[in-house]
Amino acid sequence: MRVLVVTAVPAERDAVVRGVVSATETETAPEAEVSVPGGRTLHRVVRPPLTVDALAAGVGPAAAAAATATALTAAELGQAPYELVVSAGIGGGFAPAPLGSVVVGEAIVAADLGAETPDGFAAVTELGFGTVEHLPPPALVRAVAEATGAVRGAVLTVSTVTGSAERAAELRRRHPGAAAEAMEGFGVAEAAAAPGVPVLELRAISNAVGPRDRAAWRIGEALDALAGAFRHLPPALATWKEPSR
Ligand SMILES: O=C(O)c1cccc(C(=O)CC[C@H]2O[C@@H](n3cnc4c(=O)[nH]cnc43)[C@H](O)[C@@H]2O)c1
Repeated sequence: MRVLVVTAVPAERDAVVRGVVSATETETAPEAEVSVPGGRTLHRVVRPPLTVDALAAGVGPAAAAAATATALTAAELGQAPYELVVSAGIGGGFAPAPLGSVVVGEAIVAADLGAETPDGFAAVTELGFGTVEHLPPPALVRAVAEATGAVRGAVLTVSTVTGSAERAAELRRRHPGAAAEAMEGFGVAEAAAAPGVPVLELRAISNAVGPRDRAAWRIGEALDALAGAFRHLPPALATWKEPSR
């Protein structure tokens, strides 16, 4: 089973690779760096029956979508298509997701794709067009939550990191099931939806969504939690089979 894991930055990609490698019985797994069109390099870990390709796409939904679409297309043209795409990295947590916990997305939501109106924010779908949500396979979300101990909830994709209690409250009011906020998931999901590849989002919580407090961010601990999640992920992925469409 070929899995593409898309992160924003190399530190997150390396945490994913660390986790998958540590999941092998022998603590070693063949690794390779593979060039993909567009000048990026993905890091490949062969851990039978999985081959995991980890790609650092850049920060934000546009960079994530562009790099994911490029990698998916290159794999398809190379007759080695991916069977799952995972958006992974650190993220902000909404209560009850504490720092260092992991969230698996029951829904991947574009939380600021729309328009400001006199009655408040209107999502593009309320304006009559577009998509604002992608749903990962429920059975896979359950299996991943069980295997990793992840909290299940919606993961919101934003283009601007929330920096106030008011904004956090507004997002929570519009998305009561939100567990985490990040900046790439919806871009990855849009790119995966085009060829019909299932998508998943996993976020390790580095900070609380709310007032900006850089000193409170716990990026190192979140990266360790991300590696831990990918240590326990392979058995859940190996036993999951996408229902025939
Ligand atoms: O200036 C700041 O307050 C600050 C300090 C550290 C990191 C940032 C980022 O903008 C990181 C964005 C990057 O990390 C993901 N991420 C992590 N936490 C959040 C969040 O609360 N809301 C949105 N994105 C978050 C995100 O996916 C990006 O890749 C800023």
